[in-house]
Amino acid sequence: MFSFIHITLVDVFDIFLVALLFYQIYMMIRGTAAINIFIGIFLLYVIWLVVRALNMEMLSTILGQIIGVGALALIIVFQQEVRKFLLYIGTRYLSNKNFSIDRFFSSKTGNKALLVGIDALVRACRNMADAKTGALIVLGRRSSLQLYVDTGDYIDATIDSRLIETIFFKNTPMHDGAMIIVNGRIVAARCVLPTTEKLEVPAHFGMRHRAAMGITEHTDSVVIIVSEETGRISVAEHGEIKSGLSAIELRQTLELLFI
Ligand SMILES: Nc1ncnc2c1ncn2[C@@H]1O[C@H](COP(=O)(O)OP(=O)(O)OP(=O)(O)O)[C@@H](O)[C@H]1O
Repeated sequence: MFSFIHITLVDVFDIFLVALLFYQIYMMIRGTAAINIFIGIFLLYVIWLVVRALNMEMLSTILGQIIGVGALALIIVFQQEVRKFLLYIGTRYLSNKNFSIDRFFSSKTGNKALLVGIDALVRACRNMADAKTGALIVLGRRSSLQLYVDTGDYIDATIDSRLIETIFFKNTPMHDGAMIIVNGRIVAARCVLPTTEKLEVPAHFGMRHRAAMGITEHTDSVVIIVSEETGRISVAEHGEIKSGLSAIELRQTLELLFI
C-alpha cells in the first residue's frame, strides 16, 4: 500500500537533524513567553499543510502568504532566541576550555595567575557571604561584554579580594549593579545587566538573580552571585543558576570552568 514511499538513509538522517533542531529550539525557549508563539506558528504551519493537501484553494493561499513572510517575521519575533541559539552553537560546540582561559585570565598570565585570580574571587565571595553583602560578578569568556561594561564605571584593576569587597560594601557609591571581569582584570563596576524573560523563576530570586540569568542567556559568561538576603553563593551559566555553594564548591566550579 505504501510502496510509493521510498525512505533512504539520507531521509532518516534528515529527519534526525530536524528532530534535533526542534529539540534544541525547545530547550532554548522553554519557560519563556516565546514557547507559546513558537507553538502558535507551528500549529499554523501544520494547518497550512493540511489545507493544502485537501486542495482548499482560498485558505491555503491566505495561509501560504502568511507563511511566505514567516521566515522574516520569525527572525524579528525571535530575535533574542536566534541570538541565543547562534551563541549556543558557537560556544557549546566550538569552544574549548583553553579559549575560556584566554578570555578570562589571558593566555600570557599562565596557570599561576589563574589560581591567584580564583583565590581572590573565592575569598571575597566567602567574606561577602559571611557579612551578607550582596554581589554580582560577571566573568567574561568569549562573548564581548563591552555593551554592558559601557553602562557602568571603568576600573581596570587586578583581581583583589579587598578591592572586590570594598566595591560591594553596602552604601558605597559603587556597590550597586554588577562587576565585570575580563582577561583577568576587573574592568568595570556598577554595570546594568539584562534580566531574564523566563516566567518560571523561583520566587525567592529577585532582580540580582534574574540579571545573572539574563546575562548568561545573552552571552557565554559565568556569573557569581552573593545574596544580600541570605548570604548564599550561586553561580549562573547558560541561564541556569546553581545555588547554595560553599566556598570550596565555588572554587571547584570555577576551576572546572576556567582551568
Ligand atoms: N539588571 C541589573 N543589573 C545589574 N545589577 C542589578 C540588576 N538588577 C538588580 N541588580 C542589583 O541587585 C541588587 C538587589 O536586587 P534584589 O534585592 O531585587 O535581588 P535579589 O535577587 O533578591 O538578591 P538578594 O538575595 O541579594 O536580595 C540591586 O540593588 C542591584 O545592585
